[in-house]
Amino acid sequence: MARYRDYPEMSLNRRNFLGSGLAASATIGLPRMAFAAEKADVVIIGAGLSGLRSAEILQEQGLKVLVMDANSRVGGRVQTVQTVDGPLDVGASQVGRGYARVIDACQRHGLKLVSEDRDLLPFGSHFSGEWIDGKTWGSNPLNLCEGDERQIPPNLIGQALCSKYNPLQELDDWLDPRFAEYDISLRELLRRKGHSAQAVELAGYSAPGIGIDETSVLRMWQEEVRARIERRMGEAAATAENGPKREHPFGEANDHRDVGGLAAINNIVGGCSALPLAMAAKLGDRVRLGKRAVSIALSDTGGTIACSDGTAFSGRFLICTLPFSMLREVEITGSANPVTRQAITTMPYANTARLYVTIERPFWKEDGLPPSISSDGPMGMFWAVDNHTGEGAHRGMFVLVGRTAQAVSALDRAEAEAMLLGELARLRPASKGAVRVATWKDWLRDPLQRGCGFSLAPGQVNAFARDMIKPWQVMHFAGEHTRRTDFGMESAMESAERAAIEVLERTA
Ligand SMILES: Cc1cc2nc3c(=O)[nH]c(=O)nc-3n(C[C@H](O)[C@H](O)[C@H](O)COP(=O)(O)OP(=O)(O)OC[C@H]3O[C@@H](n4cnc5c(N)ncnc54)[C@H](O)[C@@H]3O)c2cc1C
Repeated sequence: MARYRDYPEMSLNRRNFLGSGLAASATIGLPRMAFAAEKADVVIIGAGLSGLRSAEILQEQGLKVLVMDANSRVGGRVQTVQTVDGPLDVGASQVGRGYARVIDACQRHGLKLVSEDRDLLPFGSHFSGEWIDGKTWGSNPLNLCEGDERQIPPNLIGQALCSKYNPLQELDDWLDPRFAEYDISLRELLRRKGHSAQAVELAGYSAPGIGIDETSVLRMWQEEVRARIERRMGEAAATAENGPKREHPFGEANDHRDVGGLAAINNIVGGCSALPLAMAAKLGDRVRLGKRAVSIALSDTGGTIACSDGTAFSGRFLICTLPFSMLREVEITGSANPVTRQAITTMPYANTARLYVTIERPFWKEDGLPPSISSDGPMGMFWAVDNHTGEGAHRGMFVLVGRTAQAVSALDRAEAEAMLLGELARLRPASKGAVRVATWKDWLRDPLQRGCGFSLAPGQVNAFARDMIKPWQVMHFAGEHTRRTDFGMESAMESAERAAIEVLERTA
């Protein structure tokens, strides 16, 4: 198994990034606020990766920082849950070879990365009440697609058609006004390209983002361009001697080949939460938990955050990392910033809900169907994870996104579990009694998230995505939703660097 080793060529040199002149100027005394209960040069709202990373950078540059979070733990969407079967990441878990900043952070905090062991077993599709064999789908009478569409397995058609028309080359092309005409839904794109009604309908089950109508294609393409680069990372160095490359429809079977001590996808040993925990530990008493921001008062010389428990924090500068799904609940006063306010108020959030299970016996050996399932029913997807022996217990996950996630969020946990296990048993009677629940997470129901990740509706890239990250008086914005070029945890880190640099420039 690949082990994490020193990986200098992938690590960003932070000091180069910030510029040495900034470090010296940053330590020059800053005006102090007189009225705040607790003061710092920079108060950072949110102790997820973006908040912790901004704090690290600013503290290293000599500024007094405070990080506050409403939760009783750090990490936000990085969350490791302890189960009887061991630690499970219910939020972020995958660290790609191209995650320069996350890898660098793991290295600095002495955390180990190992090749991810979550190869998925083959998929069967269950559509319109029938089991569909992807290999013979082209000649299946249920297939009403036209032309080249006919050959694309139904569970992949959304991804495939979205990708087919992606004209973006550079990581930030999605923000380039040259591509403004594509700030439309995937349905509209497929209509313009003349796709069949069935292809459009099927695309709704595998479209990236919230759905075929709800997300701008530019937002989908941004992730696709970044994922393309991720797939290429290490390809040249990986050789046949390192083992065969594994292919999978969802890219979920890992390429375990060792390049510089890393597989294509890696996990942090002990669970992903080890990273924010280590970052917070280094910040020591600069982190305040259980502090829920309810209002933010901005002026040109400072900002004050009032919390639900009556305490307050004030800083010469603020960095706000709250997802806009949460920030819209916080009252902000100060000179209006209409573009940012529009973004905060209207930016939609996608959801995912997942039921993590142990499959006590491989029921697919009894019914002869493929172990993993992609369906158009309320169950969404069921992923069976390879245990590499083929016998005995396996791990599994029900994965709900888009409309299925939206529907399941109306249920409480017990109802959701009963529905999902019941639906699996209806499609696969052999699964009855074979599946035991490990844990459940519905990100929409997380009161400090209300979703799993930002989206941009058709028209919103042009309306505000380019300008919404500009500072609002003394408040700067970070968080994955303020990304320019990256995705996942890397985008949280990317945004943290940008916001910290913006603050450092203003303290020069
Ligand atoms: C299910 C799931 C799977 C994922 N898988 C991966 C993966 O495999 N690889 C990958 O790279 N990325 C993955 N991601 C994405 C990754 O987790 C996020 O991009 C990243 O963690 C976001 O960090 P952040 O700092 O921007 O936001 P967050 O982590 O959301 O931090 C925001 C913080 O604000 C706090 N907060 C909210 N409201 C208030 C308030 N009023 N007052 C004070 N604090 C408040 C929250 O408690 C939270 O700690 C996944 C995400 C999810 C949900």
